[in-house]
This record gives sequence, structure tokens and C-alpha cells, in this order.
Amino acid sequence: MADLTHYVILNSNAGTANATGVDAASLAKLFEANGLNAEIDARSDVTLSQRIADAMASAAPTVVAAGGDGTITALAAALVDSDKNLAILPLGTVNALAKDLHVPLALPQAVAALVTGEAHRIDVGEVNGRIFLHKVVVGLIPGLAAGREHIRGRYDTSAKIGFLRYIFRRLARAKRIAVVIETESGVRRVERIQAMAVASNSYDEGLGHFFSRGSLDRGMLTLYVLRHFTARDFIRLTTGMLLGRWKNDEALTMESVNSVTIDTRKDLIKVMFDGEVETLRTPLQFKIKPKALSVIVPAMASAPAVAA
Ligand SMILES: Nc1ncnc2c1ncn2[C@@H]1O[C@H](COP(=O)(O)OP(=O)(O)OP(=O)(O)O)[C@@H](O)[C@H]1O
Repeated sequence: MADLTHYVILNSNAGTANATGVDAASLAKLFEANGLNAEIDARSDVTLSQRIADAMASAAPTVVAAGGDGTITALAAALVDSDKNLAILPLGTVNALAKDLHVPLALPQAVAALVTGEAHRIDVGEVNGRIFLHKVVVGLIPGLAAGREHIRGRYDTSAKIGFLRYIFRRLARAKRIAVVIETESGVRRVERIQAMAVASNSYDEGLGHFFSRGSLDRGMLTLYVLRHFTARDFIRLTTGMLLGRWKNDEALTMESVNSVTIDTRKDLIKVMFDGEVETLRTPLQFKIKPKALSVIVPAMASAPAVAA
């Protein structure tokens, strides 16, 4: 029997996995057809953290997140600084990291790409000792995301109109919060912000680059500060994002940092942590961990996201 090469964690609750009904048997068939010796873990009666622990204890050099960005972030925390690689089968809803890394979105192609895939190291962000792969958002946005939860799974027009009305109501009442920002240079400043985000690397600008990152190994965080966000700002910024020009917006500033500390008056604050609403203790201490995670990327697509 050949050595185990891939340990696959299937998250059946992830958007596409759930919608397509992909299961252990269909995944096993795809791996077999590509000559890969994989163990498929599709257990639904075991916690994700236990399944990740089992994957880390296995002999497989590559652990595959068959799910969305939440599954990947949870797995990445265990893989950072280990000798195992992360691979991705994009079975989530947004699949942002898979897109950044040019992993094919269709499942058969994504499995086939593992055969010739190459290991590259990417940066990860850390906040208060926790690993994130995309961004942590503070301020208005976590509140808006909580509203989105109410319409999750509903695609009808009335749900969308209801969500837009919710956004405009929130914007009308939105209060700015005071934050103390201290970067690695030691300079402290106080700002009144509507929202801010700390991202691993930086988001691209340009038509069709909607929240994508062309590079994941530049060894830096980007601090985005949104000072005001009225309904007018919302319309202008979202139009700018769709048209691919938003970085010079009057309400938004950007800064590259290696580390940054953000403090607020509250001991606990709600943040968007790689897309999930979570509560973190202040001060938030961010740093970049350069090239701390080894990921398998399709051979032909190793550039530009992980260009040397
Ligand atoms: N760290 C975690 N621990 C436990 N369960 C998790 C964790 N992250 C996500 N989940 C669960 O897995 C489900 C699927 O999340 P995941 O992010 O993988 O897929 P998605 O939300 O459909 O995709 P995407 O994040 O790409 O939009 C979530 O609804 C949640 O129930």
C-alpha cells in the first residue's frame, strides 16, 4: 500500500459542499482517479478541532481543507510552523483564498491540480496570538455582517431590499469610535474611525479585482482606515470598488506595517475575523508572520499570488 499523501477534511456545512451534496465516497473516487492516496474525513459527529488534531497526527504530508474560508483558517492555525502543507478544495461560498491562489473552483479540476501542485510559502496575520489569512475588521462592518446573518440562505428580492434598508438605517445611526493606533515605529495616534481593517498583504485595485490579492508573500500587513461612512460614502465607495478604483477615496487611508496595536475604550470588541463575527479582547496586537504557511498551488498558477 502506497504512503498516505493527503488527509482530507470535508466540511459538509460549507456552502458548495452543502449545495452539491459532495460526500466521502465521491471525494474518494476523485482522489483515486488521480492516483492520490487520500484519507477522507467526513465525520459530522466530531468537532472540527478534533478532526484537525487527527489530521495533524496522521502521516499525510498534506492536509486538504475541503470547505470554505472558515474551514481553511481553522486548519491553517494548526499548520502554521508545522512541516505539513495546506491544500484547498474550494467547497465554500466565497472561497476567497482559493481565488487568490488560482485554485480551480470546479471540484474535479481542483483535485486533479493536486497531482502536479507545488508547495509555496505564504504569509499569515496574527492578532492576539490567533492566526488569520485574510483580514480582521473593526467598527461598523461587524454590525452590518450581523444583519446579513438574518438573510443567510434567502435569495429573494424582498430579502435583498430588506438588507439594503437595514444597511442605510445602520449608516444613518452609525457612530464613529475612538481608537489608539500604534505601529512598529512606536508612534501613537488617536483617530475617530467608522471602521478599520488589518489585512495580510494588500487588496488589489483594478477592474475585476474585487477583494482579491495578487501577492501573499510580501511580509506585510495593510491597515485600512475608514474615517467616515455616510450613505453617500457607501454609494461612492461601492461604485469605486466595482470600477476598480477605490484606494484614493477621500474617506479611506492605507498604510503598510509589520505590526500594529489597536486599542479602544472597550475591553471586548466585535470584529469580523476572516469573515466570521467574533469577540476579541483589546488591545488588538497584530503582526505579520512572513511565509509561515506552506500551501499547495496549481503548478501553472504559482504566479502571481505567490510570486517569488
Ligand atoms: N473554526 C470553526 N470551528 C467550527 N466550525 C466552523 C469553523 N469555521 C467554520 N465552521 C463551520 O463550517 C461552516 C462552513 O464554513 P466555511 O467558512 O468553511 O464555508 P462557507 O462559509 O460556506 O464559505 P466561505 O467562508 O468561503 O464563504 C460554517 O457555517 C460553520 O458552521
